[in-house]
Amino acid sequence: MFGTPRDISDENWSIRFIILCWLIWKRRCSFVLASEVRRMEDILTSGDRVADRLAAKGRWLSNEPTVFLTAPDDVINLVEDDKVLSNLVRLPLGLSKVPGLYVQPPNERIDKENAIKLELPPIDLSKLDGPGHHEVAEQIVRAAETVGFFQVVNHGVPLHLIQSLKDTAHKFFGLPLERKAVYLAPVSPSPLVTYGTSYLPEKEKALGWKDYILMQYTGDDEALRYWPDEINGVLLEYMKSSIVMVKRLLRVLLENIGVKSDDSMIDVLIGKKMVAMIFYPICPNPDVTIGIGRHSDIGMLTVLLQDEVGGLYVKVEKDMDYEKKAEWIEIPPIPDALVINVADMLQVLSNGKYRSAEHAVRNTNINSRVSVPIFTMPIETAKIAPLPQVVEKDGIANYREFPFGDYMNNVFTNALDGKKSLDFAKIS
Ligand SMILES: O=C(O)CCC(=O)C(=O)O
Ligand SMILES: [Fe+2]
Repeated sequence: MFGTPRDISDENWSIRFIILCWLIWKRRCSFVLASEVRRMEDILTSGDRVADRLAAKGRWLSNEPTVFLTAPDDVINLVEDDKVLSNLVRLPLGLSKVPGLYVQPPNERIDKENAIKLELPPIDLSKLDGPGHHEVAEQIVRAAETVGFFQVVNHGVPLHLIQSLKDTAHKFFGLPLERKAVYLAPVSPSPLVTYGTSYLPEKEKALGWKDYILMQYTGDDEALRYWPDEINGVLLEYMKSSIVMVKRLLRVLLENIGVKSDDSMIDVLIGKKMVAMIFYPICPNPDVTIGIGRHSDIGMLTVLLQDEVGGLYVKVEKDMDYEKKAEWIEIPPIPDALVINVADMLQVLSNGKYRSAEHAVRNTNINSRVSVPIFTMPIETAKIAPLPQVVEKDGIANYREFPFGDYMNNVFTNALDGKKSLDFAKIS
């Protein structure tokens, strides 16, 4: 009635079976942990240059080394001998308040209530080579002389590339921290690639609420070797087709100031290129932070791909039509368009005719945002001064002559401060 009598050896087997299962499970756990550890160890010891540099500096994310990542206040700091070398925003999931390091003084914030949207239609570059050339050239010139920013469509940069770049940027910034942290300036395998939060954290009053990876272009081979594998292919393709457009725009702008440019002149003027991918995480307190503080770009023309979130603002200057109406002009996202802005060197070459506008980016608490600027600039040894054709017409040079490399060094050793960068070149 009670079934087969209980066999003591059966019980033994079930106990053994349970122990065996437990052992397998435990072993599996330790295997998982070991593989995690091995992944860290790989980073440190695999013999590639990134690993060497990290290993030489200490164990990352460990407690003892001289260089390690700490996470007070949800900010990841790369620390050496108690000195913060670099830092980045940890994806602030669940963060309810921004850390104090990111709180901007009130005068550095963007007053969104005091801003207007720039409702100008984008410029259609497909008409530039046809009968509409004059009209389109005029639109480009007018924009460069007034706001210093404009948007272009039918620009020749493949749209699938633009979409793929936005996806790639989101994917890259979504990677585990250790995959990105290897590019932090103090340990990056190459000076051509740097990852961080603010360009000069030690000089800025407060950090920007963003992460960026900045890559210098010195040739395809080096880009493929040093730029992160996850992004180098699509970025290179995007950069190359954007440069074709930049050359067309530059020719129009130079021609308008009486300068006939040839390929060799253009090659000097935009011989240096930098590409950045920027990630602005969702921000719990967007009213007190800023993505990028007020600045102007240093080179000739910048091509900016912004996603659909928006947040790019240009400062209204005294002589602008908008002066009485607003302090900031918002450059709204337009599907498939690219944003172009005049940078400092073009302002100098044109003796101030083209405006390198002060701009900044705000954060939001709704969406994260990505943008991909390409900065075109002269080669470092190029001597920059207002072009003689313009000086002759104006009767005066508003800027002195300097090697572009000196200008760049000056910018990269000072905190962002609106258009102060141009003081370096101004003749007062
Ligand atoms: O993200 C943006 O919209 C602008 C970025 C920018 O101004 C810069 O990197 O210089
Ligand atoms: Fe900029």
